Amino acid sequence: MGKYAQLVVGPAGVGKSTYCRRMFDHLRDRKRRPHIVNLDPAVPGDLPYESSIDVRSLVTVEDMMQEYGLGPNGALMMCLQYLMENIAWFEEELNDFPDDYLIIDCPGQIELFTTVPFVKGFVEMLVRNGYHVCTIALVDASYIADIPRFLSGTFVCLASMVKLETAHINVLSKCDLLPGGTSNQDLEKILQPDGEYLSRELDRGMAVRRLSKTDRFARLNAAIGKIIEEYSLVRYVPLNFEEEESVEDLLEQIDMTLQFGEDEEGGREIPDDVDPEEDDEK
Ligand SMILES: Nc1nc2c(ncn2[C@@H]2O[C@H](COP(=O)(O)OP(=O)(O)OP(=O)(O)O)[C@@H](O)[C@H]2O)c(=O)[nH]1
Ligand SMILES: [Mg+2]
Repeated sequence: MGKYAQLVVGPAGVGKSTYCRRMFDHLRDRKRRPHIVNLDPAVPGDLPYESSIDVRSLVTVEDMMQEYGLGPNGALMMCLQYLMENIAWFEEELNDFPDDYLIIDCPGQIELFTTVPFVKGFVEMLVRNGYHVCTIALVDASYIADIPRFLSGTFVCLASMVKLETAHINVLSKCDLLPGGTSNQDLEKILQPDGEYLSRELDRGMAVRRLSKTDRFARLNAAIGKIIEEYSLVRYVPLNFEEEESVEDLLEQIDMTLQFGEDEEGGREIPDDVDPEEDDEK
């Protein structure tokens, strides 16, 4: 049987938890058996979805802050280290879902991919347990009005691509909030980043310095644009939850990336006469 996991990452507030909930509903509608995993020990109160595994049952940021007198960021790192030391707990929880589809809601801190090897270790555990893993890296569509901000989101995607080495899809989230006047041409420059456009916008953001072509910042901006474009490092799939077709297009790409259904005959969708709710209770 195939096991599949979407690992949902991205900066704070980009829409990760909303994505998990909406993708869960969409997969359910497609008669699949998704489960949401909350991997963020810092969430206060209720989650915006029903989780099948919640890391807060093992440890919370509040516990660590109280026990070690740490601030919230240090406590988060400590929690994740604790989870890795007790990964058997997670593997045991996974046993309840032997052949299902996980949607994993990650914390938003970039340090998870850069300074601590937590997410990488977590992905290795999933692979060891037979999961096909696809990282879904979200960048907020509102960033495109501010190119330096968009590029910082792009570099977060790049960091997770390089560090995690899983199959990977970058998603431009919250496209329903794009201003009405956004043309396809404007959007295209972002979805398949146009290096010249990016470096020009970076120069413009620094106009106060009156950049000449030889200025070292102008050369740096040109180099950044060129690297992103020439190496085709980062491309985005637009996502608008208000449009069914947009969610379906993304799911198709995820299915292809995860090679969904190729491990067993006929894929893994639930037959029409089975109610997924009832089926889960068995
Ligand atoms: N219009 C619109 N709003 C969205 C969408 N996705 C998320 N939001 C809103 O953006 C805010 C943040 O969304 P979350 O899903 O909590 O973001 P997150 O990445 O999980 O945030 P953290 O867990 O704090 O890092 C909430 O107010 C959501 O309602 C979307 O597709 N469209
Ligand atoms: Mg969240």
